[in-house]
Order: sequence, then structure tokens, then C-alpha cells
Amino acid sequence: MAVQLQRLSHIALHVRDSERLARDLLRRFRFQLCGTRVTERAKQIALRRGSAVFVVNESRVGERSEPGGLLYDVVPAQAVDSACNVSFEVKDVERATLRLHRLGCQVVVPPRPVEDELGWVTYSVVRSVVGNISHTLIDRSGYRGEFLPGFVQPPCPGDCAEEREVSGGPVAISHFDHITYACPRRQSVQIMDWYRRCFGFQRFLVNRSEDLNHGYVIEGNNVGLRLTAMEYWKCSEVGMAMPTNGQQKLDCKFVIAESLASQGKNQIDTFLDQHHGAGIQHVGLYTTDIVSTCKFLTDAGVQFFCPPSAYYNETEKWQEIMKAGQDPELLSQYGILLDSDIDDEHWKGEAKCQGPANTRYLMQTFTKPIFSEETFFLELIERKGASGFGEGNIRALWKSVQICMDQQEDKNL
Ligand SMILES: O=C(O)C(=O)Cc1ccc(O)cc1
Repeated sequence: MAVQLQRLSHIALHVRDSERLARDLLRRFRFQLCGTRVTERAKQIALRRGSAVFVVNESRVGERSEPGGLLYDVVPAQAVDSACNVSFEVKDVERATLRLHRLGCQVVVPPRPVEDELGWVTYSVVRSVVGNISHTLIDRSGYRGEFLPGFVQPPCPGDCAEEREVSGGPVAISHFDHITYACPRRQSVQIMDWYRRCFGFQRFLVNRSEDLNHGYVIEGNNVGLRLTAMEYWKCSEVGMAMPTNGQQKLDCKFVIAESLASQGKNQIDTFLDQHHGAGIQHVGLYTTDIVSTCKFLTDAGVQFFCPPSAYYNETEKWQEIMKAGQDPELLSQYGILLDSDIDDEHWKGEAKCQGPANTRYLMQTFTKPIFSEETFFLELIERKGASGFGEGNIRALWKSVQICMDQQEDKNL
């Protein structure tokens, strides 16, 4: 039987310069410091926005997880900066780890306790089948502190002068919406199967036109992408308020992206090349107000991909944005993409189409890679009833990346 997860705890990023990245997340992305841990051999900085927590890890390559080394994580083999750990809270770490071991998972850190004056936790680390990704399992039911034992809380969390300055403003990021893996061709099925067996993840259809056997395939005009998505349903527990079917969804979805052989240079293959293998390509941060969040982050120096101007100039797209009740000028100012999820009948303007109230759509914008390689980036996403991903937005993103790569190549000539 698969392991039961309680919730997503955090995503760990392993980098060569933790202070620079933590500064970016604080000052540019408006995250708040929630704890730091510094030893002779490791630096760890935890940052939070809503329930989205990043832990920025720095340690000497090759150091294992042992006294003075990293806590709650292992050091990836490659020296390249990477988002490579997704941590889950579970109820019973020993049982969960044993179960995963029996299912054939590699356990890299067996269950171990950590405590400080605010309580205790138990954690273990297992390897995923995807590239350098590992999963930490944590039971923090015995801990009262802001983050995890070993991390020193800032003197006045969320209330220091600098903290107030950097965390204020309308940056309405509430949680991780999704985590997207980039993987080599023809591996999606095997990855999906591993997450189903180990964690009970279930297939989630990205788009109404998706084929159950082949995933959501977007092909043509320089795009060749296969997406397969999965989500986790947590079984109900006695005494917990749950929907009547007794299951509750983990907020975060997992998306597996692979490129198709027929297409040329692209975002996935560039990632695999520069990251030296499969891994987390991007994380979607959910916002309840993408325009103001994007404005704030842009003013703070975050660089976003700009869709080609033709995107907003197309009459159909313009009308689609207007029908959703959004302002095309404003969206184009910030490079925000919009995709509606409505059936054709509806879209043809038949009687059923009543404007914004009937339109399910989502808006997205993508940052440029936040490491020095063309690898990991962040996304802002605001959903208005649409739960999947839109083809139009993905095509526009790929085109923007392509334009950027071409400009870079021209500069290098
Ligand atoms: O749209 C999203 O956020 C996705 O996660 C889909 C996706 C996957 C891979 C890409 O290179 C671009 C888009």
C-alpha cells in the first residue's frame, strides 16, 4: 500500500550561493525569513510566503547528511544549482520509510530524530525515480517552533523593520500550485507509475483534449511537449472536517513534462542539458491577484518572459481576454498570459455564453531562470475556475523562450 501524506512541507533548493538566492527571494519575491541554520559545513535558510516554503541549502559538494552537514536533505551529486527536494509531512516516519523501502525505494537517510527547546521531529529522506530529486518525510506533530528544529528563528519573525519593508504590499502568493518536472523522452509513464505505487498519486487530466494513454500532447509550430499530471488525494481521518466523499486534495499538483522527438531545440532539452539530467523545472506559485503581484515583483527587479507582441494583437486572444473580464492592455503590460477553458459551443458566442461569470480561465506569467543556468524558474498563476493548463499559454511561453535564446545566440556571435 502507498504511503499516506499529510501535506507538502517545503521545497529545498540546493545552490552554491545561498545568501544571494535568499536575498532575491526576500527582496524581489517578497518571501519572509522563517529560520536559518549555519554550521561550519552548511548554510540553510527557510523562507515563507503563505504556505509556500522554500529552504535554500548550501553545503560542500559530497558532504553527506551528518552532524554539521545538511539537515532534512541530502547533497545532490551534481554541483549545478538545483531545486531538488520536495518534503512532505507524514504521521509516522518509521512506518512510511519502511513501506517505501519495501516498495523498492532507496532510503538515503533512515528515520532520525532532531530536537531543540521547542520540541522534536522525526525525518527520513528517500530518492525519487526522477533525476536528482529526493523526498524528505517529516513528522512535526511534536514541534511548536516556526519551522523545524535546528533552524534559528529571526528575532521578530515578520515584524522586523527590514522584514516589514520587504514583505509588505500586495504580493498575494498563498501556496505552491504545482511542481513541474522535466524528464527525458518516454519516461513519463514510469515516473507516474512510481508516484502512484509509492505515494498513491492519481492521474489528473491537464486539458479536456488530453488522451488518457498519451498525456496532453502539444505539437507543431516549434512546440513539441507531452504533459502528464498527477495529484494526491488524502483519505479522511476521524474527526477531521472533510468533503462527503471522505477525501481531501493536496493543494499542489505534480506535472511531468517531456519533449517530443520531432521538434528542435526547446525548453525541456535545454533544462536536461544544463541541469545534467531530469529534475524540477519550475514551481507555480498561486496568487489571488496576478496583476498586482506581477507589478510588485517587476518593480522589485524580477524578470519575466515577455510573450511575443502578436499574442495580444490577435483578435481572438483579445476577445478571449475581454470575455474573461480582464484588461488586455494591462495583461500585455506585464506579460500575463490568459487561457480559457470553455467548450467550443460556448466559445462560439451561443446563448450559453454569458460573459465572465460563465468563463473558466487561468492567468500565468513565467520568470526568467533564477539560477545562472537556463534551468529552474518560477511561475505566478491565478486560477479562475480552470484547474488544468492551457495550450495557448504554453505555446506563448515556448515562443518567448525561443526568442530569448535566439537573441542570446546573436549577442554571442
Ligand atoms: O503551464 C505550466 O505551468 C506547466 O507546468 C506546463 C509546462 C510544462 C513545461 C514547460 O516547459 C512549459 C509549461
